[in-house]
Amino acid sequence: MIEQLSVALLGANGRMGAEAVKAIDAAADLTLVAALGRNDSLESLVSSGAQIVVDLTVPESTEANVRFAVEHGMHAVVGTTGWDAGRLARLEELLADRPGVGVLIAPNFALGSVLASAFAAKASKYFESVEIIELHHPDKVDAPSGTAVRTAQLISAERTAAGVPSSPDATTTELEGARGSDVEGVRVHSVRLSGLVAHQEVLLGGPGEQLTIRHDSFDRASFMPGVLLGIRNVAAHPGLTVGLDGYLDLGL
Ligand SMILES: NC(=O)C1=CN([C@@H]2O[C@H](COP(=O)(O)OP(=O)(O)OC[C@H]3O[C@@H](n4cnc5c(N)ncnc54)[C@H](O)[C@@H]3O)[C@@H](O)[C@H]2O)C=CC1
Ligand SMILES: O=C(O)C1=N[C@H](C(=O)O)C[C@H](O)C1
Repeated sequence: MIEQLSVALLGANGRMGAEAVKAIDAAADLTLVAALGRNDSLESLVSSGAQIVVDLTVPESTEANVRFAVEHGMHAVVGTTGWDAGRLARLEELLADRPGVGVLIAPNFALGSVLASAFAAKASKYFESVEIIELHHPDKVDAPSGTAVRTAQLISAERTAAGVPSSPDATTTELEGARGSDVEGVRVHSVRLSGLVAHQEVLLGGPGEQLTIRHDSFDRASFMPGVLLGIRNVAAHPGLTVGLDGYLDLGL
């Protein structure tokens, strides 16, 4: 008899949610006890007996959803974007009162993407210049992507710790937006194009050379091994974990 984990899914009718329903249903150790859409009450999570709540909703809903889960002693695995520093700080404060509860905020569940961001961060201190191009489907509501923000933060931390100066840039006149957005000192450019799913390039430049670290999600199936890994591990990681790399042994 395989021990079962009871899982509730928020955003079950969305692009990611529909894929996650299939992945959870196909997992022998997971039971989907609730699948909620936009107009469903969070109260039904309590009666469902869910141990773990997976949030794949929209940036404006995710904080309240996760708060509800934590306040009711449920672990949360969160793929939704929009977790800025203020939201993370409020969540950490809440978790301090719930010592056994774990929350994973995963900007990207694709293992290749997590690796690409980690490799890019490690490489970034060896290059003068670094910029990020993220490319997504045109139905995406937020820009830049959560993955690009996270990658820029990892890069910025590595470069700051190594004392690497800002990327050189002589721009003095600029049509607004032409140089992308500045995320912790790293320029991020967002492309929205029909036919795409989720893609990112980190461009690293030095005298006479360029290294490009690119990851492509061609299908949302790419995110599912990471979603399942998050569900299976979140209870063993109490407190807040940002990034699926927190559950992996990247050895970097
Ligand atoms: N971490 C990762 O690997 C990935 C993260 N994402 C992120 O996940 C989120 C969802 O992406 P998509 O599925 O493409 O969006 P989507 O718009 O297709 O789906 C979101 C769904 O959530 C529903 N919803 C909104 N508020 C809700 C609430 N309070 N309770 C329950 N359902 C609610 C909407 O009605 C919609 O059906 C976005 O923030 C996206 O950036 C997307 C792909 C991968
Ligand atoms: O909206 C999407 O599609 C995606 N959102 C996440 C992000 O903003 O990084 C993850 C992935 O890029 C797909």
